[in-house]
Amino acid sequence: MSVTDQVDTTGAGAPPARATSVLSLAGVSKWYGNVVAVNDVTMDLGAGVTGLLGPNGAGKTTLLHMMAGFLAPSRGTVTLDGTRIWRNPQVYRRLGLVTEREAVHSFLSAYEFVLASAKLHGLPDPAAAARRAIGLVELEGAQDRRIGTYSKGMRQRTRVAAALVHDPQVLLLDEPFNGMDPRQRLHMMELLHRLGDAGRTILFSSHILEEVEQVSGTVQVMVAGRLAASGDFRTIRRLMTNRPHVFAIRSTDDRALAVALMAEPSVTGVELDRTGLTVRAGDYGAFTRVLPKIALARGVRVRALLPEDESLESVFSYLVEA
Ligand SMILES: Nc1ncnc2c1ncn2[C@@H]1O[C@H](COP(=O)(O)OP(=O)(O)OP(=O)(O)O)[C@@H](O)[C@H]1O
Repeated sequence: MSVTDQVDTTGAGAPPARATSVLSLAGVSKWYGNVVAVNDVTMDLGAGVTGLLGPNGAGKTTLLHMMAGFLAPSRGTVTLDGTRIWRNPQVYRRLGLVTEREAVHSFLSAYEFVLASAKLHGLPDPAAAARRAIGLVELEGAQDRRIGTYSKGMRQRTRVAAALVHDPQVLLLDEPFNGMDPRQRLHMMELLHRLGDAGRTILFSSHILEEVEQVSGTVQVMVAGRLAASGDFRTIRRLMTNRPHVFAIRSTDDRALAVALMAEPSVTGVELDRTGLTVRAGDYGAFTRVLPKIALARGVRVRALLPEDESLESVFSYLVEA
C-alpha cells in the first residue's frame, strides 16, 4: 500500500495511523533577479517536529514556499516521498502551510473559516473535516464565535485548523509564535508536539533560538540562504556558545590592562587602538570572572565592558564559518 492510500480523505473520524513521509530538498536554490534567497540547500525531513532557524532574510519563507508548492525552485528539486512538489496538485493535498501573515476574516466564525478551507479542498464531507480540524487545535468551545473576538493565539490556531482540514502529512508553519504571549506559545508548542507525535512531519520557522529550543530537538539552521547547520539542537547550541566572544573594554589604563590580559589563558586575542581595547575570549564565563581581578591587581578601573558580537546574526555567521 502506498503512503497516499493511507491518507484519510473522508474527513470523518480520528486520523488513521499513518506511514511517515519524507520531504526532501536536493541542491535547491531560488533567486529573485540578482538576489539569491536560497543557495544550494539539501535536506531531508521526516516525522516529528523540526525547527527552521535563521535571522531575518535568511531565506526561511522562500524555502517554506518552495516546500509547499507555492514557488518553483530556480535550481534543484523538492520532493515528497520521491514525487516532485512543483505543479503537482496530488502532492499539494498532502501538504499544509500556515503563512506568516494572512488575514482571517473577522466576521466569520472559526467553523465557517475552516469549513471554507475544507470546501476549497473539495473534501467529500467538509463539515466533518472542519469539526475534526477544530478539535485538533482545541477550539471547539469558541468555534461559533466571530474570529474578530479571538485572541491572537486563537486566530493562529484557526489558521492551523484551516491548514490541517485535509489531514495533510506535512505541516509547514512560518513564524507561528510571532506576537503570542507565553501562554499562547505553550499551547501552540503542545499542539505541534501532538501533531509530530502522531506521525506528521512538522516544520516551523523562527528567528528566536530559545523558541526553537523549547519546541524541537532537531533543527535546520539557515544563514544568508545557505544551510549552516543541521541536526541535534544541543550539539548546535554548544557550537554557538563555544564560539569566541569579542568585548570592547574602556578603562582608566587600556594599555596596562591589555598587557595583563595577554597572559590570561581565557583570552585569545587583544587589540589596542585609538578607540580603545578589544579582547577576544574563548570562554565567556571565565573571562568575565577574571577581568575584575586582573584590573584590581593593576590598579585599573574598568569603565565599560561591552560584548560586541552578541547579535543573533553574529552567532549564525560564526556557525557558517565554523
Ligand atoms: N519576491 C521577492 N523579490 C525579491 N527578493 C525577495 C523576494 N522575496 C524574498 N526576497 C529576498 O530573499 C531573501 C530571503 O527572504 P525570505 O523572506 O525568504 O527570508 P526569511 O528568512 O523568511 O526572512 P524573514 O524572517 O524576515 O521573513 C531576502 O534577501 C529577501 O529580501
